Amino acid sequence: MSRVGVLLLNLGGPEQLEDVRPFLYNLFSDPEILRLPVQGLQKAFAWFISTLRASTSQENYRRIGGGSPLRRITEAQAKALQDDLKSKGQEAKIYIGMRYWHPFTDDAIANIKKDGIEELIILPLYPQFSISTSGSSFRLLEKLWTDDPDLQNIKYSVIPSWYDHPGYIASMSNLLKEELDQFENPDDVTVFFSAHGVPKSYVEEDGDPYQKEIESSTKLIMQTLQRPNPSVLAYQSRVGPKEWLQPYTDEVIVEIAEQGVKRMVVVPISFISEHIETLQEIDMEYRELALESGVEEFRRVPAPNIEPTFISALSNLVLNALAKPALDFSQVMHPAKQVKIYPQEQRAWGMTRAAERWNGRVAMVGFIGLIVELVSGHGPLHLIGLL
Ligand SMILES: C=CC1=C(C)c2cc3[nH]c(cc4nc(cc5[nH]c(cc1n2)c(C)c5CCC(=O)O)C(CCC(=O)O)=C4C)c(C)c3C=C
Ligand SMILES: [Fe+2]
Ligand SMILES: [Fe+2]
Repeated sequence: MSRVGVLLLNLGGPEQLEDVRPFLYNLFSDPEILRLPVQGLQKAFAWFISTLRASTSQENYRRIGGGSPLRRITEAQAKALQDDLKSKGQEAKIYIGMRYWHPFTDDAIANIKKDGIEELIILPLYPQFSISTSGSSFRLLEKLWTDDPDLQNIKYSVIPSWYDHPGYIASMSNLLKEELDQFENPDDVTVFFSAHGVPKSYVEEDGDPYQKEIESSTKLIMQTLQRPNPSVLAYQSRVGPKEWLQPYTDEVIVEIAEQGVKRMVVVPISFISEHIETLQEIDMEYRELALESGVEEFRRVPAPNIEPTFISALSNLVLNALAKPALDFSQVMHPAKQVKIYPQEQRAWGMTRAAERWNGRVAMVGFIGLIVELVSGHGPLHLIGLL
């Protein structure tokens, strides 16, 4: 029997307040997250935005205890998945590869090599595919595979997305049912699906299947729930001046409250672990907004974390992938055929003379802007919504 490994992919999160700025720098350095019209300025913009956004973001992390719980929860999921696979007769070692913070994806790959893994299943901890999440991690892995001859010996298979997996849908609808049953009249409650947003251009111009997959998940959850509750879907966590997927969560909360909704339960649909967007944005910001707008009872469905049906769904995904023909990066990065993955690796980031010169100039402009913005509390980034 070959030595099997499972690589879990996630975004990563700062573990303490000092990590926030470098974490944001890594995030905005990724052209899959921040798409700039001009080549060569990515690092300078990442430095500029991360420096300016750090204090607001730190304040949010401070409100949830001083750091993201994402690493701790992902480690618990890894352990639970290993045990569940074992109980189904499959020995496997589980690795965690985060995109923007520790444990980083390339460290996970180094451990996979060191442990002599022969067969690897790559499982993104995002049920729905987006260019900005799974797509970004797949592109990074594809580059690691292209650059490292040792990796050619590992037989790998990628799970592109699992938004319609029956075990995931069952787990989400059970968690929703349990939360609805906390209300006095469960059938009167509005079910509010809130998904992490992405810029609208990702879906409309670049063919990101994210919105379709989110919509399918919500429909399947409601069908499985078999309750008469009204439901809505909206998108949260918008960053920057561009239009993101609509409608926006904060606007819909106010609208439904004006229409007379008094009881609502929020389902954080694109998140499978508690993190800043559930603990701070939904539990604090949106709760406050809803109550101010006239909603009387506001509850949230917990993220699945290590809920047994959910972990069992993950292990079934792994077992199916082991049994089926392998899928490689080129097959999963273009699921909707026209999906465009930003050609980051074809660019000489910061390596050309011109790019270095422009990086320096932009950093200088950024530095002056930073001083003005920090002193006055006003500036272009507050204006366009990046801070
Ligand atoms: C399905 C999940 C996610 C999508 C899609 C996504 C897209 C996306 N995110 C940003 C900007 C930020 N994301 C941040 C943190 C963050 N985002 C996700 C998930 C998705 N992002 C997670 C799991 C986390 C980590 C949370 C934690 O607990 O630490 C942040 C940092 C936090 C903050 O300052 O608000 C930013 C910024 C963009 C621009 C984007 C699509 C292009
Ligand atoms: Fe995000
Ligand atoms: Fe946010």
